[in-house]
Amino acid sequence: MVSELFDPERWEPLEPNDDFRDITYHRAVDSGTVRIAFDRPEVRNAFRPGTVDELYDALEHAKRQTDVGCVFLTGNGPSPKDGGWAFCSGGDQTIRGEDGYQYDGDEERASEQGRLHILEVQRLIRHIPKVVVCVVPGWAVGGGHSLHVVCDLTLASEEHAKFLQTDPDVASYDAGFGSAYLAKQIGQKKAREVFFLGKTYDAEEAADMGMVNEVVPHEDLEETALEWGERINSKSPTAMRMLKYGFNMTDDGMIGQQVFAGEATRLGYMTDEAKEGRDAFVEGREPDFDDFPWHY
Ligand SMILES: CC(C)(COP(=O)(O)OP(=O)(O)OC[C@H]1O[C@@H](n2cnc3c(N)ncnc32)[C@H](O)[C@@H]1OP(=O)(O)O)[C@@H](O)C(=O)NCCC(=O)NCCSC(=O)CCC(=O)c1ccccc1C(=O)O
Repeated sequence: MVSELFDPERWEPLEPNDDFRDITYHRAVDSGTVRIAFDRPEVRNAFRPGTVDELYDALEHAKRQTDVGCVFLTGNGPSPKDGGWAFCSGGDQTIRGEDGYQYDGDEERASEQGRLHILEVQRLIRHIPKVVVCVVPGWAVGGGHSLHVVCDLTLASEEHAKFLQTDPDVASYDAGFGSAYLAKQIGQKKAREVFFLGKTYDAEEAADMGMVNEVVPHEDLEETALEWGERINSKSPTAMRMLKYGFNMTDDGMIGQQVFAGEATRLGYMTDEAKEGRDAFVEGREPDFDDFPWHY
């Protein structure tokens, strides 16, 4: 069983699945949606460096699927030890070293330096030209909370989703998207409360704060997520991509502008005007742009 909420009839495993130890990766059989799930429920889906590598690989694979418009990020469960549910409880504190999180149980990589590359995953979620939905079946804590913040949308289990920032309890600090971008979502005072007081919020409270889009009964969580996926996939891929990058741009500085501008260039390349520029160069002649209007 992948997860108690996972309907095997609705999903098929994707090829890189075979190499994954800490996550599962599936594609919906009837829509352009993929499901990436933390699969360490016995430790509330805490991530270790290998988990982060796998997450990055799955997201990178998803990015290249041109018939996929929606990515779910979720956590499998419940825990076989105590029945607890989690999306993700952040970095695995048992393997945290002085310079980051250490590879464990992997002889080949044991000598590598500690890693903090969950931030690379955050950037990939931010820039992937698809809608990323965080599907929260339980705890979203520490770096797991930050991941939900950076996703485009969050859907939460009414009974089990809980949101908590423990970063300062374990002397960690996501001073980027996890905190500063959270403040853009829920306001400065509330974001500071999340980090400085470290209270636990249930799904309804998180929705009232503006960091969760919708709360649904636990048993309906993945079915509702699939409905969202279908809705998202029915829309114009270009419009959705440009909107995501437009939403990002004001907060992402020159990188945000670069990503948006790259897509504008792609649209430009698709015009006859751009083809004339290219063809003139290839044919060794002056370009003739006379027939192309100066639009206003
Ligand atoms: C998540 C809890 C609130 C759940 O509480 P509860 O339901 O009572 O369950 P427990 O009995 O506590 O836990 C069950 C079981 O899981 C183990 N476990 C839970 N979380 C972790 C974890 N993070 N690491 C390792 N193990 C974990 C727990 O020990 C139990 O094991 P048993 O053997 O059964 O006893 C609660 O568990 C909790 O508070 N967990 C810790 C949350 C936490 O502090 N996470 C780390 C925050 S720091 C972080 O995530 C850094 C991330 C990062 O890489 C980063 C770096 C640089 C910039 C930004 C970031 C970023 O934040 O992204």
